[in-house]
Order: sequence, then C-alpha cells, then structure tokens
Amino acid sequence: MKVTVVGAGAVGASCAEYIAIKDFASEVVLLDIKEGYAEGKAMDLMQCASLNGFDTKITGVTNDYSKTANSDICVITSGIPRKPGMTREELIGINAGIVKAVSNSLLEHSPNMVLIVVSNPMDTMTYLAHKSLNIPKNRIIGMGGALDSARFKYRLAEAMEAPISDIDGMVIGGHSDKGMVPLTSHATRNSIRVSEFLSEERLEQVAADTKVGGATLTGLLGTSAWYAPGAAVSGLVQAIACDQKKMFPCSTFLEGEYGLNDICIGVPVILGRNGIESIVDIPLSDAEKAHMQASAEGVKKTNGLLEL
Ligand SMILES: NC(=O)c1ccc[n+]([C@@H]2O[C@H](COP(=O)([O-])OP(=O)(O)OC[C@H]3O[C@@H](n4cnc5c(N)ncnc54)[C@H](O)[C@@H]3O)[C@@H](O)[C@H]2O)c1
Repeated sequence: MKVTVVGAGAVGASCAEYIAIKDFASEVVLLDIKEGYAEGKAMDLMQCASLNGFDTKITGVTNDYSKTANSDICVITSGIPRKPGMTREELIGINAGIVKAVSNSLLEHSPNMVLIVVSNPMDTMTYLAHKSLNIPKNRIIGMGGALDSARFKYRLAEAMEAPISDIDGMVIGGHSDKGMVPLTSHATRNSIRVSEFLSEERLEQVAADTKVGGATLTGLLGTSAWYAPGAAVSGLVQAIACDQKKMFPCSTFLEGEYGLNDICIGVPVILGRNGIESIVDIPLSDAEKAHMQASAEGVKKTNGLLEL
C-alpha cells in the first residue's frame, strides 16, 4: 500500500507520522515544493522508526511527482493555513490554484488513486478536485468532519467530566466555523443520549465551542492545528487501505442526498478500499435540516468564487 502526502508542513508531516506509527502502509511519499523540506521531514520521521516500532518507509521528495507513481491513496495538505482572525474561506485565492495543479499532477502518475483533500476551504477544494479531475466521485474525499467530530467528542467529554472513550458523536455539514452541524441529538455516552447528562444550555455551549474549535487553536498557536488533523487523516487513510468499512463524516459530492445537489459537503459515509463505498442517510431533526441547508448555502457561496 503506497500513500502520497503532498505538503510536508505541519498537517502533512503529522499525517505521515500517524500513518507510519499505525504501520499498515508499506510506503509513504512526502512531497513539498520547498527544496529539501520533505526530504528533511522524511529523514526525521524515519529516525523514529526504530524508536516507535514501525516498518513503513517514508520518502521525501521536492516536487518530483514521478516518485509518487502508482500511489493507492493521495492526500493534499499543500497550501497556506489560516492566521488568527482569518476564516478558512479567505484562503481560497492561493489554495485553489495549488489544489488544482497538485491534484492534476497526482492523477497523472496515480490514475487509480483515492484522493483525500485537506487544504482549506476544504469543501470547496474537494468540489474543485471533483470538477477538475473527472474521476468517479467515490474516489474524492474531503477531510473535515472526522476532525470536527473528534473536537465535538473532546468538548462533550470535558463537559461531562467523562473519559472520551465513553463518548460517541458526529459533526456533519460544512467544515467552517458557521457551517458545522454538531449532531447533539444523536450524541451518546455509552448509548445514553448526552441530553440525559447535560442541560440544553451546556449542550449549546458544547456545540458552539466545537464549531470554533479550529479558530480557538489558531488563536493559541498562531497557525492552524496539526496533531488532530493529522490523526484524523490517518484514520481515513487506514479505513481505505485496510478496507475497514468504517463510518466517518466526510465531504463528498452529493446528487440529491440530504436534499442537496452539485456540492461537496460533510455527510456520514462508509470508507473502504473503493474510497466512499456508500453515503449513509440518517434522520435529521427539523432544526438540523435547516442548519444543513444554511451550511450548504455557505459552501455554495464559496464555490461561486472558483474559476472552473
Ligand atoms: N481539513 C481540515 O480539517 C484541516 C485541518 C488543518 C489544516 N487544514 C489546512 O491544511 C493546509 C495545510 O496546513 P499546514 O498547517 O500544514 O500548513 P503549512 O504551511 O505548515 O504546510 C503547507 C505546506 O504546503 C507546501 N506547499 C505549498 N504549495 C505547494 C505546492 N504547490 N506543492 C507542494 N507543496 C506545497 C508548503 O511548502 C508547506 O510546507 C491549510 O490549507 C490548512 O488550512 C485543514
């Protein structure tokens, strides 16, 4: 199993590290445009192999796509991250050009790849990849919901003073501060609805904190976060590589599902060797449906800035 990660920055390197530590891939190619940068990150990560006990071979390359040839899974993390006070949508000007060029170069060398888009604004970048690559929609996946759901579970556990392993919950919708739809009504602690443990006001606060999870970290770190994003990507890569048929909320091209068309946005999907094996239709409350519609309108507005 060969995996390519484009962008050896904070998220790309974290993603390569988690994939290697889980030891399910034979090779990870890390590619960056900055001379020597991916080579350096790859060498540093390979020097963790004997310490952390993995055999995945990590190779770094400077913009040489021939080294990515025949990758089974490719991940795009290249592009600029946001700075404190910025929204993800403000990154579109620079990142659209990067994602378009990178995704075309990847496809040229790995025609059968499953592509995971991470660069922001992620739903719009996933839509851009869908429009420019012309490959089956099951092979283009946007990562956002897996991370947002992990942040939701963190906030729920914090509010309940419970271990995170007790908590289950999911965030669908757009990967943006306003667009996320935390499914509070479906969230549970060991199969008991979280509303049994927390007041409505506290749950609203949990949802609000979840939605600004990225912005909170950007404010603290001065750039966007990387550990949880890298871990979330590695979860998606493993589900595909190992054909796990696991359910994650991912951004995918919708054709009528959830009442939406011609948009990539986060919905629950089953991930396996073919990428998105199916889209899972779950019942939403009227409020969640309205929230999802508003979220889709926001994503479509950002998509409208693309030059397709
Ligand atoms: N979807 C999510 O959940 C999520 C989470 C966190 C970050 N992000 C996004 O991921 C992206 C990367 O964030 P980061 O913190 O790793 O940024 P970073 O600046 O640390 O790394 C980005 C890397 O991309 C490289 N790059 C730029 N143009 C390139 C090109 N044309 N080809 C190859 N490499 C190129 C840069 O040299 C840099 O090393 C940002 O857009 C950020 O907003 C998304």
